Parts: sequence; structure tokens; C-alpha cells
Amino acid sequence: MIRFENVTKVYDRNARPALDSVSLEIERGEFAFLVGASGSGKSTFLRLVLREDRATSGGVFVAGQNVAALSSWRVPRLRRGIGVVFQDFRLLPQKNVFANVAFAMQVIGKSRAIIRDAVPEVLKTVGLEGKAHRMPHELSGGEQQRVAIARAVVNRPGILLADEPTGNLDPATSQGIMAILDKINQNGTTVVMATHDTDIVNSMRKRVIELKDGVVIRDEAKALYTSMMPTVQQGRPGAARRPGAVPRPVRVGEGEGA
Ligand SMILES: Nc1ncnc2c1ncn2[C@@H]1O[C@H](COP(=O)(O)OP(=O)(O)OP(=O)(O)O)[C@@H](O)[C@H]1O
Repeated sequence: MIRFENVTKVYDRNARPALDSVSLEIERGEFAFLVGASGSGKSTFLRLVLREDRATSGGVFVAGQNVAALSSWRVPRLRRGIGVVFQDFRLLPQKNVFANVAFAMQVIGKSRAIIRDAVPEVLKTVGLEGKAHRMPHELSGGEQQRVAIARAVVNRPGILLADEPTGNLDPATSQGIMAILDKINQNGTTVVMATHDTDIVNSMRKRVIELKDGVVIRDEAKALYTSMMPTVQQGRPGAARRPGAVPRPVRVGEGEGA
């Protein structure tokens, strides 16, 4: 569904690349976390999928299409197949819940009748039935994020990208948001979520792709935020995959000699 082939992104020639020779594939229907310190390249990864930026070199493929090669008039169609959720919700403050979600359908020309059916249905999916007429400022942070998720998925995209969706929410509210993302994933949508939230990643046990300085240093199924396997160290290729390697806990910042 999403394939990166040797992708490098350089914003500033005098700095290290934001992504450095990243190759990976996220299959249709997967749920993957992107983790890593601030500046490790998570948002850049998501921006390349959306064609908000182009890779400096390498190929970014979404549903089989090389997005770097798309002419600009085809980009809206690419984005129609990708829902996006951000940390800061980004709702339209002057529109109520129904209108915020409906707007995503109006801009792609859906009829009033279809909108009238689809919006209540998606609001039910995110647990907001009965709140369609509230304004954003009348909602809690968790409820605002639910509206943002409803808006992102109302057109049934194949992919949902979430950039720190629980960053502004308390732990209990965050768990509620994760339950919704999990349900959306189980309905067939591929979900890629960038996060710093250790507890969320540990509670979900999904694939974890860890970036450090633009390089993928770990890609592990059903994983924790901090690996139970030795991290691939630069200059020691294959260290994490050495047959028979004994798993041991690795803490963030653990030194070679520890
Ligand atoms: N538009 C830009 N111009 C120049 N440099 C940029 C730009 N966007 C990102 N960078 C740089 O690229 C690197 C990766 O940034 P990116 O935003 O992808 O990291 P991130 O892992 O998403 O960080 P955070 O967790 O803080 O959101 C950083 O060194 C950042 O300063």
C-alpha cells in the first residue's frame, strides 16, 4: 500500500538528510507506528506519502503509484484516498460538528443525500452521535479529535495517516482515540501513526518503525516502544537480525558498553 524505495529527503544541503535511504513497505490493512525522537523524520515520511513534499531521490509508491512522478493535477486524487489527522485537530471553528465532517464530502462533490446519510453514520463510529450540532469550542479535546477522525475517514480512504493524534490528550482520552483508530483499521483502512506516546505504543502491540536521524533503525512486528531486541547500530549491520541472537532489553540512550 505504501512503499519507500531507497528514499532520501534533503531539505538543507548543509544539514544531514531528513530521511536517509529509507526502504520499507506497509501492506494494505496494516497498522504501523512511526517512532523516534523529535527531528528523526516522522513528519517528513508522512509528507512524502501525501506528496506535500517530493523525495530528493528514491521512489515513494502509494497504491502502486509513484507519487513523485504524479503530475500536479493528479495530486488531489491521491490525497482523496488518504485521510489525515493531526495533533491540533484543525477543525473549522465556525462550523458545527456535522458541517465540519460534511465539508470533506462537499469539496469532492458528494450529493446532499449521500452526505445526510454518511455523516451521522461516521459520527456514530467515533462515538459522537447526539453531538452533531455542537460547535468545536463546545467539545472536549478528545471529542474534537473524534470529529477530526470522522472527517478524515468519511470518504472511506484506503490509508489514514495520523501525526501525533494523542499529543494534546490525557492518557484515558488517548486510549479512547486509539480504540477508534483500531476499529477503523479493522474495517480495512491502513493506518500509519507517528507518535512519541510510549504507553499507547506499548498497549497496542503493533508494528513499530523506529527512525533515528532519518534512518530506520528498527522495524519490528507486535512491538513495544522500546525494543526487546538489540538495535541495529551503525557500523554493525545485521546486529538485530543475527540468527540466534539473544533478545535483551534495550533502553533509549543505552551505550555500547552498558
Ligand atoms: N521544511 C523544512 N525545511 C528544512 N528542514 C526541515 C523542514 N522540515 C523538516 N526539516 C528538518 O528535517 C528533519 C526531520 O524533521 P521532521 O519534522 O520530519 O521530524 P519529526 O520526527 O517529525 O519531528 P517531531 O517529532 O518533532 O515532529 C529535522 O532535522 C528538521 O529540522
